[in-house]
Amino acid sequence: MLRTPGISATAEVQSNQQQRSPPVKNSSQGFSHGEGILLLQRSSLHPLGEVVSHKQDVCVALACLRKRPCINSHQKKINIEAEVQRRKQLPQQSVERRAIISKCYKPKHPEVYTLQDSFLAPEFLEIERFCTSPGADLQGLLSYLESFSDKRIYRLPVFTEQFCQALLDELENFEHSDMPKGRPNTMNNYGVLLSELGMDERLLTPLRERLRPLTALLYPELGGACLDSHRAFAVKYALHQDLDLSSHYDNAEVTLNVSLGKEFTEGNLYFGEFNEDPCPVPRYIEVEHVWGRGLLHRGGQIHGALPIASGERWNLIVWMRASAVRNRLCPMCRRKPELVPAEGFGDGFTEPPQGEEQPETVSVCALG
Ligand SMILES: O=C(O)CCC(=O)C(=O)O
Ligand SMILES: [Fe+2]
Repeated sequence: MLRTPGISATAEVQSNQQQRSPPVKNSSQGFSHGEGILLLQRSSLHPLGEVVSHKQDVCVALACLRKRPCINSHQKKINIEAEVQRRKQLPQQSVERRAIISKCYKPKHPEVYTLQDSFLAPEFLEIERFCTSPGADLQGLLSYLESFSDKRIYRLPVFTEQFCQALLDELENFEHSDMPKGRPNTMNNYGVLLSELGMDERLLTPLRERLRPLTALLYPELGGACLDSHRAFAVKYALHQDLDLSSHYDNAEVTLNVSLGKEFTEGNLYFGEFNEDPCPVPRYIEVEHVWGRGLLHRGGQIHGALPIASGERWNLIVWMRASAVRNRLCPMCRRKPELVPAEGFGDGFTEPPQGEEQPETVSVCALG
């Protein structure tokens, strides 16, 4: 991890160091990744170079799970029906945990639950000012950001070190409490679901809204101007706990990934191709974590995390969704979503009101 502020040379070095294969093989062999999609085998690239349809080489969209039993890298059959059932129960379990936490958990740092300008790096505020000024354009914005190759992955200062420390301390306090805990996904056993902690309304929704002028310029075709919900969580890696994260893409139009600390070595992120761009020979780049800085990338950019070698790594992940985009095509099952009602933001879909009487409902795609 880099601790020193200031633009590092990493971006340029890395952009010239694209690799044809992922940097190293991950140790984790989980098979699903929350609502994201885990790529089970890189060998699932078609011999002619086309990426095999996602329904064939990935295992998250429920309908796809049912249709195509997958074999993991140990060649064991995955119990798909059990996974489908597990997923169906997740929303209700989350609602129950949230109710208990809001009643019984006493925050150690109540102030971190409400976004304040003082949490944000001065450079972030400057970028925000630029993006909300008349005549702001992509070219101008890019001059404030570090860009990684041509993959539309950008790094920018987001939080102050002081805020990162207070947030981490809060997350650890929660972790040490006897509150019920949901985990971000089946490959991450030590992270924290921030909606359950009550951080959505006053911390993460305002953060997403303040990022919108940036994402509008960076990712217009993905609904960057209308990101209207999110799923946010913290991930934690430590020796004897989770070390790395397998290759996957996120159930998000745009993802923000901020390094919160602590001290660690290795554990870089790696990025391959965008899942909609068939590519004969995928190229990977590695990106280092920099304390307090965030990466913005397309949710569909295939990525993973290399194992840490020492210490403890925590990152804040915000999967940001644009209902206007995903209502048309579910990014997980790649079809028109079949919606079922859900709590909170659900999976970021919305249904148009069908009459004056009917309130807008937030929905999840029954297929994904
Ligand atoms: O380990 C990280 O920082 C990346 C996590 C990630 O990609 C995810 O949870 O979707
Ligand atoms: Fe991810």
